[in-house]
Amino acid sequence: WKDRGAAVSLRKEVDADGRTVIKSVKKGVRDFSFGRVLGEGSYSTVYLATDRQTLREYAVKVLEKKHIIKEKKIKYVNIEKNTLNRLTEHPGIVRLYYTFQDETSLYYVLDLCNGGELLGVLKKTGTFDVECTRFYGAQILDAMEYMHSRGVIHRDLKPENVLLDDQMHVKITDFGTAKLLPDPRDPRPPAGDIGQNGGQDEKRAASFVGTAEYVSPELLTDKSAGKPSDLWAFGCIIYQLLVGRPPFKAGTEYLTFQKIVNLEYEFPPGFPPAARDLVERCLVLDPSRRLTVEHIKNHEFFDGQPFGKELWRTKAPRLR
Ligand SMILES: NC(=O)c1nn(CC2CCNCC2)c2c1CCc1cnc(N=C3C=CCC=C3)nc1-2
Repeated sequence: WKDRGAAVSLRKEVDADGRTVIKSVKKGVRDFSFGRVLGEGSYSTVYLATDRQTLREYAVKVLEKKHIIKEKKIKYVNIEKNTLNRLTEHPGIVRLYYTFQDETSLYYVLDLCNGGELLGVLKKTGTFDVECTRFYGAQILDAMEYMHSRGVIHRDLKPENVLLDDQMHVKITDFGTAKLLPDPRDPRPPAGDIGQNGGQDEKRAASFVGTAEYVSPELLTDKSAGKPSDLWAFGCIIYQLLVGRPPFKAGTEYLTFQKIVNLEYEFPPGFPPAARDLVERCLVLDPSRRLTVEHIKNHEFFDGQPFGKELWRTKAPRLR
């Protein structure tokens, strides 16, 4: 597990001759003071942490080595690190600054998002109006376009994984279950690439399924996940921002899956027509007939909405 992006800190030490020397050493756990827990995964804990020298705050994700080995999660750890290494410069994606390790754990030093989860903000306001839905939908879409252009499929997009920074702008996180396609910029097959038979084993082996309410029908029926799977989740998120709950939700996971594969959902009265057309064209069972990112950017619902650099300079609309 090669550490990445060495960050060094300068440390004063006294050498054998009693002289004070300044040594540059790789940053480690002692360079941070750890604060509250921001979240816990099945094999990681994310802390608020402050760099003692610069006083900058970060989110530090800590993974316990023996637990990863016991749970046979090494492949997932490498997929997440390779994914974060590919997604280096987009304002809508949580950035990995550098990693380090000690004898017990691996550490990822990541952007801190003080605004918490988009889900938390939605719960406070109940629903978003069209202006807020358009702004947050555009930022999620812009970040997704960048991810897909780097051959990364998130596979678990949902309002809990859409975080907000100090400007209440989007930062997508949690790539622990992402799927890596060959990197368009570097055609060598990714580590753990699919087998010779076009990934048939990969399909059979793919035991991963995202969060029930947002999982795409193709992942449930033939275990295949591609870029359209993230667009299905996008359709669910747009619906949820305007309605206050996701389109497919039942008492058990199994009943939720049944609603998905049978496309069983409806729009409440008053749902905005342009948004309805957009959601209907994302929530299409056949992934090849679903809208693509390009189609959505040109959809009537996003008329007048800038994307790209201008989108990220725009002030977030007041949430009401
Ligand atoms: N899995 C992760 O990589 C991750 N998990 N969290 C916290 C989770 C809490 C549950 N929902 C998903 C996120 C983070 C990160 C990345 C890096 C990261 C950066 N900032 C925050 N900030 C938060 C602030 C308040 C509440 C939750 C998160 N959180 C994270």
